[in-house]
Amino acid sequence: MGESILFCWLGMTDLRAAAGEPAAGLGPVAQSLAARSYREVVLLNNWEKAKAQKYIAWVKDKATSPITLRQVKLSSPTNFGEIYEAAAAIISEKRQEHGPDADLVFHLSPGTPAMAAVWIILAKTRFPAELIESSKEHGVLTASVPFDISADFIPDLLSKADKTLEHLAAGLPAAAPEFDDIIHRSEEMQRIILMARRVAPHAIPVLIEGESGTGKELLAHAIHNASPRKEKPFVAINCGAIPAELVESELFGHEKGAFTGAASKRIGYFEAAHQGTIFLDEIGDLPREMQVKLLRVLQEGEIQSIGGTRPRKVDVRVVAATNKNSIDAVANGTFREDLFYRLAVAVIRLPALRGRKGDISLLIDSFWEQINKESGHDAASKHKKISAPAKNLLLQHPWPGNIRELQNTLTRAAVWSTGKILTEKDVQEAFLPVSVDDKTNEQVLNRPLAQGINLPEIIEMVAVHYLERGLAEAHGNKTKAARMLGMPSYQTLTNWLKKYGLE
Ligand SMILES: Nc1ncnc2c1ncn2[C@@H]1O[C@H](COP(=O)(O)OP(=O)(O)OP(=O)(O)O)[C@@H](O)[C@H]1O
Repeated sequence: MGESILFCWLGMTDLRAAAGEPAAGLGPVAQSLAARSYREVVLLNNWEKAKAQKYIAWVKDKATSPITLRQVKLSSPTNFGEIYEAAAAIISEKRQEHGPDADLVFHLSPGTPAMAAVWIILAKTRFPAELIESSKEHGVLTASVPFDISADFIPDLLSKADKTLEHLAAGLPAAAPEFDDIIHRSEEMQRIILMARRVAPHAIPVLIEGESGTGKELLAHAIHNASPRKEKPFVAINCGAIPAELVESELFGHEKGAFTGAASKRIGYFEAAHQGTIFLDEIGDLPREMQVKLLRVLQEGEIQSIGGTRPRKVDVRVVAATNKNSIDAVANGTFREDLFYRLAVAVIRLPALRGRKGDISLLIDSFWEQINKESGHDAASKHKKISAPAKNLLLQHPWPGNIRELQNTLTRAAVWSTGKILTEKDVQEAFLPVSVDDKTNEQVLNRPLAQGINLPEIIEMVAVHYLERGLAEAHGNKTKAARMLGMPSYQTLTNWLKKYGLE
């Protein structure tokens, strides 16, 4: 008897072979059983049970290996989520039964292409296995699949050893607990955290660029915690949220009676952050005259409060952040070039969540675990799981609001869902309706006509936006994307893509 365990789906050609159709030959399953013997053959079946039993009766005398039939209920034989869940559960069970060292073999030929794709994913990630394929012409062969699969599917532990090596190679200590709160797995984020760890101990200014909700403040805080200033204050200010007339007094303080309403002396944020770190979020929104004053602080290490007679020395490390491209702001004159170069001694660009391969999955799991932990006392919500289709929906979402939006969506879903499992529908309901915010509304519908508008340009903007989203959400499947976008066929979609230069 062979040593390995073979897993395969029962396919249409196998049933036709059992029905005696000459064109089907033996069918892929029987062909592989005739070629080799296995410790066990696990046959996954999504057909009616009677059909499968008839097949077993037929194949029994062609095989020397014991066959176990596993009935699986799929809503469709192409539903990746369900196929993945069913196959992974059965493999885990069999590994427990035979021990973790049992050799696994997955048969790619029987069943739908989705089933074959899932075998490849499983073999390349959670359950390393030999992949085989069979054909009438070439018999049974080991399939060579020479690529690795995106980190999205790779379990947490897989890259741990590499990380330790990377840290050693970079001359860094193996652990950096200050950065532990930054949940990540993607290579982009690993690189960014290495950069942040390198700049953290030095008092140099750091400029963090990234869309809203990408974790700029979290990173700034970690840089502070990993610096020698960690015992001193970390003061975070959103420059865009302070009314222009108050910025100076908020940042640098004022003396008693310096202006109407200044009933008492007030120290500014810079003084409050003395010997620590100040985080200036939305730095691009700082009024021009304040930019000059900030430049002076950076050059001379001194602040002058409103109404104060003498400048005061402050020792503050500045970490600034912007969600706009600061080079553009410098080029169009809204941001002083000299200040930019003072702030941008080290520049860290945080990618949008949709560009971080692997992070979304990890963030979902981690936020979900946190939400479950905090969700009161009833055991049902503490152990609530996310179904595979619900997780897929979350993974496909474009997350325009980045990590903050992901966090909020999961919290809403947890509050509204009533069952033991978070379903696709729960997630759908937790997505906020795509709101056309006032700014977008203004850009699209309420542009002033007095100076003239460019209607084709506006239509192009809307078309490109939805075409890109449609394709992304349909994973490049044009028929599906066309349906989502209300087009009669994929050819129509192709014409639109060509028209807007997206083909
Ligand atoms: N990698 C991450 N791991 C865990 N939580 C994260 C991560 N990145 C961001 N968060 C969380 O997401 C939320 C938004 O992050 P943060 O406030 O740092 O973003 P930001 O880029 O500064 O946003 P804004 O520009 O709107 O101020 C916070 O609750 C933060 O704790």
